[in-house]
Amino acid sequence: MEEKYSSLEIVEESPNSGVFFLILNRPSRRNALSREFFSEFPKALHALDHNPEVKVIVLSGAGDHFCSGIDLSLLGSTAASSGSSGSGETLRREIMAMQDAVTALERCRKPVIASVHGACIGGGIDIVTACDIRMCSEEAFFSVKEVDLALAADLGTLQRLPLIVGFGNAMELALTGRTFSGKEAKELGLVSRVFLSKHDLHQAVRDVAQAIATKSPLAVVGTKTVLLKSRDLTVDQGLDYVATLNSARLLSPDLTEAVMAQKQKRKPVFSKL
Ligand SMILES: CC/C=C\C=C\CC(=O)SCCNC(=O)CCNC(=O)[C@H](O)C(C)(C)COP(=O)(O)OP(=O)(O)OC[C@H]1O[C@@H](n2cnc3c(N)ncnc32)[C@H](O)[C@@H]1OP(=O)(O)O
Repeated sequence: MEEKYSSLEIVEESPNSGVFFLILNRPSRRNALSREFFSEFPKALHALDHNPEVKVIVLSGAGDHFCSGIDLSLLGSTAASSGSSGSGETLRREIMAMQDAVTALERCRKPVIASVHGACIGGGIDIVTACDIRMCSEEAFFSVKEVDLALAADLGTLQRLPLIVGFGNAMELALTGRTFSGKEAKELGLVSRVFLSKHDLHQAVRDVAQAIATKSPLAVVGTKTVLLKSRDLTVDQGLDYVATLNSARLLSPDLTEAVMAQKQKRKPVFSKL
């Protein structure tokens, strides 16, 4: 993990834990998403995905907030520069590259847990809805803010949020842009757990990440892949996909190791990816 990023930081939780923090690291701008972010984020996720030491990724924000959305100066300059081309083609390409940066979260085979405190606004919601698990503190607040900037959210929120909170809730949140609390995010199902304090959140996220890191990496990666694939397929197609995947993976030594460890009442030792 040698590469240095200007908008991000990567920190290993503790040596050999398998848990790595990917931190949005621009606290002076409340972790607003800069041009650098959109090129660095997919590279960082690719590097984490391909590092066999990494089992689980925790995505968090430095400072008092998770993410204040797109950098408003980037939004201004993107609109101004692409307006001159006339066809909208340049802007379309830029939007698609930004979408790709967010979708890199799903493309990464390792699970990503979003740990949200403070603000999670606009582009922040695009990001968390592409994560695999979301948790927050009670003081966290969320807004699908794009409508207030005269925009339809275009980096994934309108596609993924309805699958998480239901169509009607997503429609209401996106059309009003209203701010909702960490507690409401839990009631809506946007986050699976909410904690009294940022400290409790961080402890719980660590515990969950460490629990996942003890499992067979092959099984964890397989589970994420199958769930995401199946989300976009019929049940029949999803069953077909998992049958094909497992017919190769059941041959892995991890299965024998898991069964032996259960019998011998010891912790299993799984192979790295
Ligand atoms: C092609 C389109 C693709 C994607 C589009 C995405 C759309 C969106 O993301 S919409 C959402 C846009 N974001 C916002 O509207 C949020 C704006 N920020 C805030 O509401 C607040 O800053 C806050 C996040 C609630 C935090 O409040 P607070 O802790 O009181 O900090 P501030 O004093 O407000 O901010 C400190 C400093 O940061 C600058 N800043 C904050 N957010 C952004 C941002 N999104 N972009 C650029 N800069 C931001 C703020 O201006 C302050 O700067 P100073 O120079 O210190 O004054």
